[in-house]
Amino acid sequence: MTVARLTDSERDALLAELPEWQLREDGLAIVRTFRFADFSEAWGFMNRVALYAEKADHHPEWFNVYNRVEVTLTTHDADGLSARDAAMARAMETFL
Ligand SMILES: C[C@H](O)[C@H](O)[C@H]1CNC2=NC(N)=NC(=O)C2=N1
Repeated sequence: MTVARLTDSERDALLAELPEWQLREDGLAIVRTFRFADFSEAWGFMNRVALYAEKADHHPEWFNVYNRVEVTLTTHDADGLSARDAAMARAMETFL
């Protein structure tokens, strides 16, 4: 399925709205590292995100070590950033 990519101005507005997130060097993804008190807190967050991901049919790329969760959001079906990544990043902020 093809999904529309964000325009440059939509992408810039998203980055302004979400200061904790950074554009990956290739411009095709946004990234953020979350740090929690311990593994249990990190895992709880990942659980909330996982439930959202299944409902939205949109899935994060992530890497977890103990209390750290490194997240990359991109839309494979768009070969870059889409509104789905924006929605997921906003949702993650509410799951903290
Ligand atoms: C078949 C299924 O709907 C697609 O593969 C979905 C699943 N989750 C996805 N997640 C992400 N991040 N990008 C996608 O393009 C994507 N596509």
